[in-house]
Amino acid sequence: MVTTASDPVSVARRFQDKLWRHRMLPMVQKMFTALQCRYQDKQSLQQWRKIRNMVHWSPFLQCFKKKYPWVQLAGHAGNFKAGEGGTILKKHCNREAKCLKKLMGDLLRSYVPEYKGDVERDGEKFMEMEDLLGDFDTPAVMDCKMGVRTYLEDELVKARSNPKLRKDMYQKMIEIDPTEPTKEENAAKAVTKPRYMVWRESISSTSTLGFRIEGIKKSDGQSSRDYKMTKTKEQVAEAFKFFTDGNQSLQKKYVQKLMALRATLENSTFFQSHEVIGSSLLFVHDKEGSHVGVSLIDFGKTMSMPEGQKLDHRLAWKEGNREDGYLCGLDNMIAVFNTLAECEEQNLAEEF
Ligand SMILES: O=P(O)(O)O[C@H]1[C@H](O)[C@@H](OP(=O)(O)O)[C@H](OP(=O)(O)O)[C@@H](OP(=O)(O)O)[C@H]1O
Ligand SMILES: Nc1ncnc2c1ncn2[C@@H]1O[C@H](COP(=O)(O)OP(=O)(O)O)[C@@H](O)[C@H]1O
Repeated sequence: MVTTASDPVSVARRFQDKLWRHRMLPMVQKMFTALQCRYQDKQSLQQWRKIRNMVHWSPFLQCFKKKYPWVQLAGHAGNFKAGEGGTILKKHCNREAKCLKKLMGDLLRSYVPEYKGDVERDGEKFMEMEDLLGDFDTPAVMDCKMGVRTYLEDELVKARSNPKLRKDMYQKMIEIDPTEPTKEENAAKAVTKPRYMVWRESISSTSTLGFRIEGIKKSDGQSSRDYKMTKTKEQVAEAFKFFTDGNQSLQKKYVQKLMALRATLENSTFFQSHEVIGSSLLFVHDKEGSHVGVSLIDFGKTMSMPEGQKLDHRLAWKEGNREDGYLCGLDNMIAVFNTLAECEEQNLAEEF
């Protein structure tokens, strides 16, 4: 197309150029000078590096708010969206929504994210709930999956009658241990879900301690989801130490929180009447270790027991009794945190 100096396209272009040179460019130049000054001293430079590392290394890092980068430590990618006014939206799941509703009227209420009901976004249904990181500046977060078992009895029954082979789970398995699959599994390049889940339980602390670490993100941005083979008490203690930066008073605070949670669980009607599978405890503290929280999340595989039947949560699981070993896990977790805090105390005493 041929244009003349006075045609509308040329006029618009000249106007754009003028706007850029006289208004935008000076503003951008000013911003650059200000940034340069800000990051000139050593301390600021270190701050900047921390921010940059955090962005590079954080698992599923999403910026929901300006105050802190929201972090999803475990679970399914793409399951969450930012809500309004300090809430998050999780993809709707009937079973979980039902549990959250019940929990709002249970003794456990203060230990679960406040459930605000269901909302629709872009034609999809979500559960709106409190963002447990909302009250924290630069929070440190840890997700621990509770229980000796991570699959429902129902899933086991279904897998037996209709075994589905999962290529994705075979891939995840050989990434950790290429020698684990059987000849048949190697030939099919697939495993069943219960086979994968039981194996994951056996290589981590789930089967022995009744909980496992899924992920950790610290206030300084360091984070890891590399806990799949963290199995012994010593390995777990090491990870807890990393999470708490060896801060003994913080470890003691967590022991207190966990003990209070255990007392509440033991008296909760909801807990007594539900098989709690694949649910996590979300640990959160601020940079100084003064503000501390422990909450229950993820009720996607929490099933109510038939009317009148109660679970003990400490009895050994035998197929059919639906026991989940949740409280065994909590007992062990408290013991590990306690021993860790005592060791730190001894170390401190030895230093003086
Ligand atoms: O942690 P890795 O080894 O990746 O294995 C995952 C977790 O166990 C998930 O549990 P969670 O959501 O509690 O983290 C589970 O989802 P379910 O809870 O739906 O069983 C996934 O099953 P699939 O979604 O079937 O892939 C399974 O692949
Ligand atoms: N209410 C919440 N507040 C803050 N973070 C949360 C909340 N719920 C979940 N998360 C984050 O998302 C991750 C996955 O949550 P989860 O409910 O287990 O998802 P999924 O059902 O996909 O497994 C957790 O590890 C945690 O980091």
